[in-house]
Amino acid sequence: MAEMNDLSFSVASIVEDVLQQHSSRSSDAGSLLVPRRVEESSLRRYEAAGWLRETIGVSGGRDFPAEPSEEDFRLGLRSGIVLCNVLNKVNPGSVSKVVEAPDDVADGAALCAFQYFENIRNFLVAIEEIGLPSFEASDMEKGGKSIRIVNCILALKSYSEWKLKGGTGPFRYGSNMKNNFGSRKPFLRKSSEPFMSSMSRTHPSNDQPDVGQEGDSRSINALVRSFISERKHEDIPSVVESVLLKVMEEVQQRLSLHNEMMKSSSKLISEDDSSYETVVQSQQCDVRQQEEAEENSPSQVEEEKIQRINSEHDEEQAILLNQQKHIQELKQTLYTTKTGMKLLQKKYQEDFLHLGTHLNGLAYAATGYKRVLEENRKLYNLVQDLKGNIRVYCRVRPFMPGQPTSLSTVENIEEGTITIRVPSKYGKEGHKPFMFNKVFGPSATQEEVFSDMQPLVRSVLDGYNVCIFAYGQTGSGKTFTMSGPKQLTEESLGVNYRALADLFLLSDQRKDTTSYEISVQMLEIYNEQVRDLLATDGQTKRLEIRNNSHNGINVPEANLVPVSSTADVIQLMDVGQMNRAVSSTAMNDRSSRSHSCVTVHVQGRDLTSGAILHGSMHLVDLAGSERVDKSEVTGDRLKEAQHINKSLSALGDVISSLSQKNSHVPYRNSKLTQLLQDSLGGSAKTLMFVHVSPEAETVGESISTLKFAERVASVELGAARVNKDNSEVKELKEQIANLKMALARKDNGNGSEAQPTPPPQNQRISRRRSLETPVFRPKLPTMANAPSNLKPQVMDLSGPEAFSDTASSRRHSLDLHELMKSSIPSWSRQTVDTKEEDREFKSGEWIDKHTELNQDDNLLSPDKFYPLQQSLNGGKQDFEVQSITDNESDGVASDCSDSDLMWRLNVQVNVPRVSNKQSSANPKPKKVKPKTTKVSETRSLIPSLIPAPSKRPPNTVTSQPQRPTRDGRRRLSLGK
Ligand SMILES: Nc1ncnc2c1ncn2[C@@H]1O[C@H](COP(=O)(O)OP(=O)(O)OP(=O)(O)O)[C@@H](O)[C@H]1O
Repeated sequence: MAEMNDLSFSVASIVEDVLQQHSSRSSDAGSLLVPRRVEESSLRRYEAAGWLRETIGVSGGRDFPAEPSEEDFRLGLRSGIVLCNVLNKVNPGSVSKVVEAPDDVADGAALCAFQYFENIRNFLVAIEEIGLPSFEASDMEKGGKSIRIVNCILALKSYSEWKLKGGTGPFRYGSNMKNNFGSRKPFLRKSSEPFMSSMSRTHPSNDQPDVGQEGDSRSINALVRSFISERKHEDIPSVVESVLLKVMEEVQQRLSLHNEMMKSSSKLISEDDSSYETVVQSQQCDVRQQEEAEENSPSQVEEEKIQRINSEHDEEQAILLNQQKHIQELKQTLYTTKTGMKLLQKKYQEDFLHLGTHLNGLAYAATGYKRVLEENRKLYNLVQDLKGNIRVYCRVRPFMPGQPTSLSTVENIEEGTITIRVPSKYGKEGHKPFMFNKVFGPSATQEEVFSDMQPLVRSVLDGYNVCIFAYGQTGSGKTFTMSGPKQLTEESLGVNYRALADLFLLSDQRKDTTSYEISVQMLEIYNEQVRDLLATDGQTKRLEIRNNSHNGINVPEANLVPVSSTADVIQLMDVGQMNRAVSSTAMNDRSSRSHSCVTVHVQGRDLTSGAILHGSMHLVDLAGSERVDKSEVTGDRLKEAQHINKSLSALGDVISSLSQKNSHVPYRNSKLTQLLQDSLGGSAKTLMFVHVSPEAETVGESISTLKFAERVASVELGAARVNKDNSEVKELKEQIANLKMALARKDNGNGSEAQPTPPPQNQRISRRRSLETPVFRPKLPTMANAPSNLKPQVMDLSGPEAFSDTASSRRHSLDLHELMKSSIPSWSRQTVDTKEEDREFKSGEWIDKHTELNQDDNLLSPDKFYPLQQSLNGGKQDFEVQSITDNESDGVASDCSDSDLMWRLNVQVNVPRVSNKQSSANPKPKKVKPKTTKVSETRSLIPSLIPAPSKRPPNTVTSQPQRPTRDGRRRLSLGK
């Protein structure tokens, strides 16, 4: 674009020059304009030179002429030094470097190309930058061209003046210009490559004519048109020709100039090339690198990216592989574990199965063991039944609520064994174990107690006679066991209620096969008088006991009340309890001084065979067995105590007698034994409940009680039998009747004839006779028929048939019997004449055995045998108590010798006194005068069961040897 301007500008200047020449030539023809223009031009030149001289003074070592010719003016400015200096003066720094001319250069000589171009060019560039009218550098080289140089200098002058006047901002030069050239676009600063500029000027681009060129063309057109319009037609071709020639010259000049400049510039370029090239090369290198970087960067980034991605991918792949490997391993482990688990499961299953089988086996074994145990128990019971032993259960009462819990006398309770802590005051301190069929501790419940005796109770329904009696000192819990506490609850119901309830239950279960009728009697024996506790008329009628009743009802006059539910029983018991004689004692407010007996009669009829069986059960709550201090009780109480002792003594006698297999058992010694007759023998099952208090102060009584109970436990009564009247019995009965009739006939016919030997058949019958029992067929009333609130119906159940002696039907255990016999002292084995006994029993007379004992040769003084009593009395103890040795303590009671036991337990021997004079119709107790000192106390019955000592105890005062009692007295003892 700059080159285009330069070219157009040159063309314009040429045209202008040519036109000026033509003008001047044409003016030569007589025009007045030429001298005025020349003059004007000179004035301007002078002005310019004057301003230059004024501004710089000296230029290049010589004074610049004040009024120079055009040639001088041109030559003076040709080096460009004056111009550059002037410009730097006006506008300091506009030309940074002014090349000074050598001194030897002559005026008009050609300057070196470098100087020529450098100063002029820099000047022109600076002028153009300021915006002043410029000129061509070539104007300096030829004449007639100074007008533009002058214009430029005067413009610079104006600019200087404007600046001096403080002008700021862009300078506007126009008003000083006399033609339109001043409106040309300013020169561009020449670069240091003049060659390139020249070349570009020679090859202007026609494609993109710029605004400047158009402007120049318009100026030229206007100039040419104004010039032509002033000329004649014939002058125009010459003008055109001269213009063209001038243009041709100009072109040739410039070409040669360009060539020169090219040559000189090539040198400069080659000089600067090293650094330049290096820079260029480095730049090129940089550019290349940059290009390469640019070219390469995407790929590198991509590559990097790819590499990164690849590496990441590789890593991921590695991780993936690793994980896959892990997964594989885990799978493998899982598989192994699963397999292991399966194996284990299988193994466990097998084990479980094995275990199950084993457990089953064990369970079976356990069941078997349990069964065996049960069987053993049953067998044991069966053996007991067969042996006919009395079963003895022991129960320990707990300490009463509110009672100071001292050390219990019961040291230990194990299955069947109770160990009593024996304090020193009863001899040598130690432990004494006692063995029973069962021992219940203080925590035993009523239910537990009953469950153990349930089979016994149930056997009533099978036709057995059962006797359960509670024995123990006052307050030891007899009534609690048999009836329950005062305030009854379902749990605290005693044996009486539970037994009946169980019978109801069982009878109901068996109702399809057997029809049962259950009825109850409730009796009391108080002061040896039998009273009906179910009597509602308030009368205390003395009732008779008849043991000849074939139906098992021994007190036919007493109310027999049928019961069918527990409610009935409770109602009955309430009435019975109310009627029971209860009086308070020092030991127990509610202590009963009488024996109470609930008798349950059961009749069962087999619905298929029609066989009838009957059973009875006596549930006896005995009166307290403790020794009674005479000083404490007197009068009625003493009498009560004596009666109680008598009846308990008689009970001991019966048991003792039964144990000795005596042909005669003194049932009739007391109302109690009389009442229980059919339940205390070979045909019955007997259970004695011995009760023990835990208090230390009662240990003496407890030991006595337990001794007694242990001795009872060893008694063998014989096997129990069922009271069943079956067809065989009937047949036998008929045979007996026939035989009797036959005998009678024979007796009538041949009275002196000797009694024939009974045929074998008879022998069989007589043996079987023992099995024969009277059939009990009570016509049981219903509760609806009972009088008053209870409505018990009194029935006369006395039968005509004589009661067969159960004693005769006892099964004798010969071995044991013999064994016992051998161990019993000869005197104790002596029995009282049966007839005498019977007479005595029939009369119902009783003798205070204790009193009798004291009459008996002073053998056993009470003072000797009741150390406790002695201490209670504060009496002097004139005997030595044989203490319980360790050896004795260790052994069971049954192993103790009779003498030891007797000695230790202060044995008394009860001797019934036989009196032939007594009649049963009017029994009167015959008082016997004691031979010895007055007895100060009544005593426990326990000694009555203990055999007499085989030898005299040490330190006894008795000098006479022990012998069988005289005068019909006998000493009963439980033989070993
Ligand atoms: N096993 C027991 N558990 C809880 N309390 C009992 C137990 N045995 C007895 N008792 C209580 O002890 C007290 C005396 O008992 P119980 O009246 O039965 O004695 P007992 O031997 O019948 O006396 P008695 O000879 O004077 O009739 C009562 O208050 C009773 O409730």
